[in-house]
Amino acid sequence: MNNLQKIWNMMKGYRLMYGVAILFMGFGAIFAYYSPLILRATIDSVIGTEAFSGRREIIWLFTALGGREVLSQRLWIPGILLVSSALVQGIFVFLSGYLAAKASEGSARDLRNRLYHHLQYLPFAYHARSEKGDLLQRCTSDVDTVRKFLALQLVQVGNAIFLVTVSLVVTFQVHVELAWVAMPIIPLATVASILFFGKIQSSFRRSDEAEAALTSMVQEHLTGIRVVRAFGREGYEYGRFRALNEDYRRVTMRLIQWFAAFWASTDIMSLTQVLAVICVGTLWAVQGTVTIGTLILFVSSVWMILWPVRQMGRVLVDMGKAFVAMERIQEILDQEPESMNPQGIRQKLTGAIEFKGVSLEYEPGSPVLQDLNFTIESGQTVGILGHTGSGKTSLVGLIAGFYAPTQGSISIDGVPLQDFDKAWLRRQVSLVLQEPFLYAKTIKRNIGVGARNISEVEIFEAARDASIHQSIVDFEAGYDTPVGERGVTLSGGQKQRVAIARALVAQAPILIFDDSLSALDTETDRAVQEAIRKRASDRTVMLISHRLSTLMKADLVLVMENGRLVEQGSPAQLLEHDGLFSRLHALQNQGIEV
Ligand SMILES: Nc1ncnc2c1ncn2[C@@H]1O[C@H](COP(=O)(O)OP(=O)(O)OP(=O)(O)O)[C@@H](O)[C@H]1O
Repeated sequence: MNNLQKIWNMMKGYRLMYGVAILFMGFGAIFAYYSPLILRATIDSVIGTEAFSGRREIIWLFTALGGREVLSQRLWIPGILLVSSALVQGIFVFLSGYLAAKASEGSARDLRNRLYHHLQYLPFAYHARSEKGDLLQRCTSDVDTVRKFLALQLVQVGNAIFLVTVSLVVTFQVHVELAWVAMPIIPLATVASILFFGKIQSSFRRSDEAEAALTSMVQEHLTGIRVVRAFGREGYEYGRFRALNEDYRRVTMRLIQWFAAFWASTDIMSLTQVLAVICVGTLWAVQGTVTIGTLILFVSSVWMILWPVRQMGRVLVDMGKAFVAMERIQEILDQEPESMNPQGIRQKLTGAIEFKGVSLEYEPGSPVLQDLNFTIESGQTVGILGHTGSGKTSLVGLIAGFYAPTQGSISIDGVPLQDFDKAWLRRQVSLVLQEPFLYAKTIKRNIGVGARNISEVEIFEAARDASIHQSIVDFEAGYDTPVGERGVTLSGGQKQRVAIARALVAQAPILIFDDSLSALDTETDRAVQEAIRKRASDRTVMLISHRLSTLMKADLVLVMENGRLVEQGSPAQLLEHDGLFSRLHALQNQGIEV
């Protein structure tokens, strides 16, 4: 699909409106020419003594209005004609601009909707490897570049084509020789524009990439500001920013230099053209082969086409920018969305999970999980223990269907995971992430976000079970307190407890806590676990944890090492072996925190 086709697709639903906008631009161009034609007829044939000549409609109009005898006595009539043609031209230009803006705004809104919808359904793997700042730029400023091109520039192409066509028709009809003198600017400026456009395309892309790199860096820096400050990395980060900023300046400066050269050279070209018409036209006027009215018509004509033809360069440059932006947008739209299997199974689950020979590779050839085999019965509490990077998060991510295993099979209640309706499956798994994410909404809405038709009482109870109720009611606005940038700043442990309450409220048969209790102090941890056990007695609970007290209460403990399941069994069984679990037990019994 070429770029114009992509833009054409984007304009679905607005093409007719846009076509009418270009048509009105054409009418505007035609009426733009009536003013110099009326002026020429007035100077040569009303004030002067030449016979009416040139466009038939002008001859007809002047004759119908009484011809030379009448009009020379009433010069205000050609005056009104002049003003009227300028007025009609203005109305067409206004309508054209209005319709083009309406069509482009509508197309841009639809494109943004489509992009956002598409992004929501792209696989986790895509989101994990893409830079957020870059995605943000594609969804906002790239869409805006295309919008501006449609609203302001593309209609200019129509304007230039209509103006040049009308000017060729009119000038060649009025004076062929002078028309040959006046017109070289059209091919010259067009060729200069095309060469320039070809040259500038790659510079625009580099400038966009440099801007995206800068945005990504600022976003990353602001997100991780605590780490930056804690490790005294301000100087290093500032250095990185300066380097990227300098790169952006350098690339943009090169672009500006190209622009300056283009405008300057086409300026010289244009003025030379006007000078040629004035010199040759004046000479021929002195010799009597060109009338004063014709000379005025030609000079106005050159001025009239100069601007749109020179603008062609700008239009083509903006077209280059819009094409680059459209390509970057299309790169997102071309990504295959995750298959959600909406026709898949939606059965009530009890939470029995089975892994058979499961392996996972994020990057081909680098296994993160290898040959995992285990069975979890419904209602069991499962502890997962393992060194950092051993694959615990990856394992629970597989259960929520974030990634598909590279080998082996996973089933819940005997149904292979891939046979479920994926959206439905995810609602059966409540996951509390290691780093909980809260929306910039009220605490109440944050807790109720995963549940449908939830009552306030249920939200309060879940918050009580997550040991956060008291802290919430202590806030001035209680549960209606907004969190995030414009609300209160919650501590890490408070955030986690809100996320735990959210998971508890969701009533899913499988509850997964990815190291999310470890930020709580031992006492709160114990209280929360007690509440979970009480609430979730019939649910399967998976707890990634390094706390022995948590693991000791599990029915089953899975011990991971380098992506492999090296031990599994009840805590009592594991204590009989000399493995990671019993070593942890020994260390924590000696009071050493691991
Ligand atoms: N989206 C991803 N793409 C590529 N590699 C990944 C991705 N997520 C995790 N990994 C890699 O997979 C390995 C296992 O990571 P995982 O987060 O599952 O371990 P973990 O045991 O949960 O670690 P931790 O206890 O530190 O949270 C790591 O080497 C990590 O770099």
